[in-house]
Amino acid sequence: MEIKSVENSPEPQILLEETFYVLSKKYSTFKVRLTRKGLHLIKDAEGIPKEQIILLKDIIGCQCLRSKKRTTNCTCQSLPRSDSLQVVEENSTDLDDTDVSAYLYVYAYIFQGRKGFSKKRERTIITLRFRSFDKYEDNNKEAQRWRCAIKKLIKGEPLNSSMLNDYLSVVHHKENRRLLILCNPKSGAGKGRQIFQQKVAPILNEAEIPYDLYMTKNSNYARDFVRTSNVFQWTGIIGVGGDGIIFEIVNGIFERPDWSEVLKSIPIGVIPGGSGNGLARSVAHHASEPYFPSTTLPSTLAAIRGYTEPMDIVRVETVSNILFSFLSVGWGLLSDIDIESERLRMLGGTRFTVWSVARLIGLRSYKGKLWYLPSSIPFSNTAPSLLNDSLNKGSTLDLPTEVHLETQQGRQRLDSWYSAHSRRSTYFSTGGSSYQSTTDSGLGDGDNCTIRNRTRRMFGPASQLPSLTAPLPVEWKCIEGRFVMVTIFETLFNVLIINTFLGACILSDSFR
Ligand SMILES: Nc1ncnc2c1ncn2[C@@H]1O[C@H](COP(=O)(O)OP(=O)(O)OP(=O)(O)O)[C@@H](O)[C@H]1O
Repeated sequence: MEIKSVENSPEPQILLEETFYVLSKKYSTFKVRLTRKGLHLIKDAEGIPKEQIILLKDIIGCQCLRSKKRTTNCTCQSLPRSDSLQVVEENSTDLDDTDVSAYLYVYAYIFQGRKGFSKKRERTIITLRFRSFDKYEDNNKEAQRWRCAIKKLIKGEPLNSSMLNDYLSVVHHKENRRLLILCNPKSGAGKGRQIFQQKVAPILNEAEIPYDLYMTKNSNYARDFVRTSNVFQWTGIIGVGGDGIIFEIVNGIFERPDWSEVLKSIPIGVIPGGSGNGLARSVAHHASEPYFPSTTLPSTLAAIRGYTEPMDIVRVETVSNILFSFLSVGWGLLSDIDIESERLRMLGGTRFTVWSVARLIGLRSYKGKLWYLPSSIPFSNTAPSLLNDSLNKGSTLDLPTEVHLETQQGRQRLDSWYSAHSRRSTYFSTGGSSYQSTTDSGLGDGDNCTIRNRTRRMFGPASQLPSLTAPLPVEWKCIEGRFVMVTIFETLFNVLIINTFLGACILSDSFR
């Protein structure tokens, strides 16, 4: 285990301090200190103290546990060896009555990797055994003081010595967060459920964050769930799946009259389980967290820590729909690849590569008109003057960040709009967490047809745009021709992740 050494850094205020013995080496001692910076491990190596620190920002949680009854009859070992130590929860029937110690397990995800090599986070557990008293209750009280202090520091809550000396507040310290998890079992290659079970739930348990888990049953399940539920009972909504599940959550929020309150008070998170995972990658990039090799780790840690950042969302209006989009809006080649490669879903992300090759071989172009307002012209200047009628047919847009595309010929294009997602696109239990079991339907074919077919009423910020058929101001430019694709990128925290979407460009016959 490599832990960042801070031998020469100035000492922050000590909140708690205790001396521990190393289980395997009886006479080797560690002084452990808790400060606002983290957990300091000070080893007394032949009179020369050597300090290492586990930074608070890398610690996700801690648990108080008891040792488990050993199955062997061997009584020769008075102390459990660290590698044989097995622990259980305090109320387990399997606990070892003869061991009055309380064990504090501190879970951290620390950056590892040598200089010059790509960094990755690795799980590190620090076990502190409290055994100064003869009774378990007294040892547990000590362990709980540390647990409570670490948890309060992680959450940035106020902490003072009277709080840590108040037995009841320490022992009954409870997590006040509760997450709503909406998991798409059909996302990507159909591994959403496994991803949650194997990679996300264990970390939520380590952090002791309760959650309510719902498996989506069909397309639009997450959207309708968010639209109709009392979402204020949760402190965050996490989508496990691809960009499609987040698209549903976002648009479900905009179907609520109280959308503004929801957006203000409930952050949305994404844990990648889909094919493209554009948003999860973008967020990891923005937070300088390594996305590979453990793709779910940065998002799970972010969900646990509850760090939030604002994200741009674009309102898109078509002839028959209003929707809210993030990352990008596209038309043509990329949309075709995204939608048509659904039949290769079992390949995961590779479906995009395979279908890209197929689509490039049989390259299509679509006749269309694209109006845009050059960025050099301020939006407000464009309102009064109107251009001649010949350019006005079909679309009207006032914001430079939005375009309206109108196809004149070819196949029906409405279903080619996409918004950074494919449009068809034994749980570990934390105390108090719940899991709603559901039956899965085939991808995209939900039993929710009535909801799918009804007109959705969208709320959200009022549009500053005139109706789609109203005339455009003269400053707006028009490109008319055959288009291979049009992709409009929306900035995410001012970061564009170009490789996710193969590049931001407009290709048309007239440019080639
Ligand atoms: N149980 C389900 N059965 C069928 N379809 C579902 C189910 N749950 C959700 N869906 C639909 O699956 C679509 C695709 O899901 P999602 O975006 O999570 O995965 P993906 O398409 O593999 O990933 P990405 O969008 O990142 O490429 C969603 O738009 C949603 O409507």
